[in-house]
Amino acid sequence: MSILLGCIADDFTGATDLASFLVKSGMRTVQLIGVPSGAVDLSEADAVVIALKSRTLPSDVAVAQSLEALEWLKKQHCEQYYFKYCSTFDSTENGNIGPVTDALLDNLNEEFTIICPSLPVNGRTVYKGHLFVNDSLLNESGMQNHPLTPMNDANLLRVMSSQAKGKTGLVPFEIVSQGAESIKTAFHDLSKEHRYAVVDTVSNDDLYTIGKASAHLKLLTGGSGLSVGLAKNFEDKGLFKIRSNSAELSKIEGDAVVLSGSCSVMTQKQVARFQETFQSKKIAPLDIASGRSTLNDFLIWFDEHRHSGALMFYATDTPENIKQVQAELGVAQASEVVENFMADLVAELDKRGVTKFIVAGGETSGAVVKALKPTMLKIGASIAPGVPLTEITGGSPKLIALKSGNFGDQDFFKKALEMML
Ligand SMILES: Nc1ncnc2c1ncn2[C@@H]1O[C@H](COP(=O)(O)OP(=O)(O)OP(=O)(O)O)[C@@H](O)[C@H]1O
Ligand SMILES: O=C(O)[C@@H](O)C(=O)CO
Repeated sequence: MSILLGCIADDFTGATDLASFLVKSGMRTVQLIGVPSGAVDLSEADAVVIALKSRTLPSDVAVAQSLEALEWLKKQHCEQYYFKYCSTFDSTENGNIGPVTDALLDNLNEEFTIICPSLPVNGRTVYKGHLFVNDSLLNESGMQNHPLTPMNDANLLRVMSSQAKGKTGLVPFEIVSQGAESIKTAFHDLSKEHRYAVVDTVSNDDLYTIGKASAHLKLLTGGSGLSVGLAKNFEDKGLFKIRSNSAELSKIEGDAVVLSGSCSVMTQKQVARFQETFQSKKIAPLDIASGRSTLNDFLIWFDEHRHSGALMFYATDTPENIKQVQAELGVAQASEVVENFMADLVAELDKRGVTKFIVAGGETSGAVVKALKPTMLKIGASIAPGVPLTEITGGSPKLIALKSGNFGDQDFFKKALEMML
């Protein structure tokens, strides 16, 4: 039997976010780290999510990786395909969401898709084509200060038009509120002259209505939110292989660490809250780049403190400090220094028997996952909306939580630790 939904996610936290919502919706979901080289048992899976780390890559590289993932998914005969990007539409100045969407459409011989980043449960909504984060427009939400993908325009029609080759239209809230048939008609009308439709979405219910209206589209694009509507379509048709809501994860002994490379507004609060109770060590990019601070210093600190409880390593900093670091090292180099250091540190912590990793930030998660080299993640219970507890299976088992920058509340790290006990 074929796979119902074949997904390509442009970063690792985004992939677990999507997998978490699919699993919660009752779909057995396999999350793969990159395109697998060997055989994968999908006999019980309804959905597959391939996690890429393509969000900040140049368009041609992101397109090539996404097409490779699509080709693999096509071999599994998926009913629908999903391109998952960030609910805050994170893209660089030469954003690749448009080019990747175009390439996926072309490859599938399709001419129309929708743009639906909304995730109302986490405060992301779209109204009149403008993306909001809670009560603020995207470009006033803190996302304008993102180290790699600063978002300076909340108008998704304009952002998409600047990236993609076709025309972008809008299905406004007035139509969305009329129900699935009206939305479907709007898609049909728009598709005569447009290649993509941004769809206003202000509530969780809208995701189901939009999902229903999109059941006939081969390719969908968006955040994790829309997936609940797509899952419902399959469930209503009785297509799930085995209904289940989350996998039981193993109980695993061993130390826990928090690794935070996200500089989002929420992560800054989470880091500060964690520091009230637990010990932490800062990763200062300029000190690492100059050699003033070495991996060995961090390992000595870890060995000295590991018996005091969970520990945190963080590069998280304020927008002002990050700008200063980027001015000295360059934007790409600053991130590379932090990410490479995190990866090296994690590889050593793994050797020292750390078995529980709580990671904040999509790019940072990519670096950590690269060091731990899993091929597949088992998706467990949700710690916060869009952040499941996961287990790296095969080899020596580990628990890992990959948190998107702005997800979770202030106590997220503590909650994740408690769920790992
Ligand atoms: N002090 C710092 N100076 C410069 N760059 C930093 C610093 N701390 C972290 N970074 C870099 O900022 C980037 C943060 O991106 P990351 O994707 O990890 O977080 P995020 O964007 O908040 O999360 P998400 O993508 O899940 O929303 C990383 O590349 C990280 O290496
Ligand atoms: O959609 C989101 O906000 C997240 O899954 C994400 O992609 C953050 O990197």
